[in-house]
Amino acid sequence: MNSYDIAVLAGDGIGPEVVEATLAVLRKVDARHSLGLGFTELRAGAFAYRDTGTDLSDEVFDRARKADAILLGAMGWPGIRHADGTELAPQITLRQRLDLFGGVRPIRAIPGVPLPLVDPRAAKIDFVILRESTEGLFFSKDKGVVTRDQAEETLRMTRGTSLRLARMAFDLAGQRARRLGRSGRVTLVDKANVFRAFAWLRQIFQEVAVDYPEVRHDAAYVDAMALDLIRRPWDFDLLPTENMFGDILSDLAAGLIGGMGFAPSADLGEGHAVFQPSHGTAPDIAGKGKANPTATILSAAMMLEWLAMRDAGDAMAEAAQEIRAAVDAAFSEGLRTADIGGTSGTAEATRAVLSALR
Ligand SMILES: NC(=O)C1=CN([C@@H]2O[C@H](COP(=O)(O)OP(=O)(O)OC[C@H]3O[C@@H](n4cnc5c(N)ncnc54)[C@H](O)[C@@H]3O)[C@@H](O)[C@H]2O)C=CC1
Ligand SMILES: CC(C)CC(=O)C(=O)O
Ligand SMILES: [Mg+2]
Repeated sequence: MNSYDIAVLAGDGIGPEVVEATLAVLRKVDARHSLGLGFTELRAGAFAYRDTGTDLSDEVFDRARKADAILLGAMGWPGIRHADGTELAPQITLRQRLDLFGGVRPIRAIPGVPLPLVDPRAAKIDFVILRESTEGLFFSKDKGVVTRDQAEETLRMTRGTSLRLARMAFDLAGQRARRLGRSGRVTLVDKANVFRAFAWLRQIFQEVAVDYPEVRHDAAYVDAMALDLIRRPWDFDLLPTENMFGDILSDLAAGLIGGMGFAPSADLGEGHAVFQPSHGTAPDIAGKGKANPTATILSAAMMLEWLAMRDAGDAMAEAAQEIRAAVDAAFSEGLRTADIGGTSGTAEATRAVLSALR
């Protein structure tokens, strides 16, 4: 009998391609460790909207909400838009309705993957962007006021969510410090030189920092951070930030480790969680069998780790670690996907990870 109910929303474009690859990896570790994973595939996304008139039906939302975890591919399609010009984005609806405030986006250089920075310290890149994922400027989604002469959107932060974000940042930094055997550091990324909201957010982080004397704490302006993430990304550890800043910086950061195909993510709330790559539906390569499934496979490893923490499950934690080790081994042993100049497509990359699962 399956004891873990995983809702699978493959979505649009390369979403179903990278999800298929990831399910093969999950099935293999499940068979080995008897994890009891059961998968229910649900339809949502831009093409669901085109065909049915809704991108995330109530039925699909309710089913996904009841699952232990949600594995998502990617959603959206530039040619399918609302009348106001914006795109369908049911993943944002999921984050907001399930209160998934903590967007954990790890950026780690995988051994063997060629990196764009020539400095040898780039091989040590290992930091986490913690993107607040329900508020900030994205609070304004579908609420902006646009007239012929003026357009206005609103950035909103609440004390409750900001406190939860700060605590998550310090907790994650503490966990990473213990795992990596070094001291933890939280650097809030903001724009507190200009906006009162960010100056207020700095105060909230200061308040929370008092409870974590073992974690170093500082703050940086987002524009300077964009520069420093190129100049010295190996210096950073845990970077909590506002929703829109996190969205932008996480793509920049993915570029440091080989591209979007290497950047996993987890959107965490209290009791619910969505695991998905940081990338989109990649219309330029969709349907060509070229998508790199690594980001989704690593997101699935995050899912197992989250379930392991929730239920103190050793086998689940071991399986997560095995998936990460298999990805590292596959690239160390020569796997080169098309996005890093190689010839391996999705199927070959999946085979390489499956055969490296030891
Ligand atoms: N979480 C989600 O579901 C997201 C959805 N989107 C949606 O996706 C669509 C395309 O957006 P873009 O701005 O083009 O961003 P994108 O992330 O889909 O693609 C950006 C670039 O990265 C490449 N890329 C992305 N994933 C890759 C992978 N796994 N393997 C190899 N190369 C990969 C693409 O080929 C493209 O060159 C839009 O409709 C957008 O709204 C965009 C970002 C996130
Ligand atoms: C629809 C977008 C906000 C999705 C995205 O860019 C992301 O999740 O990073
Ligand atoms: Mg994004």
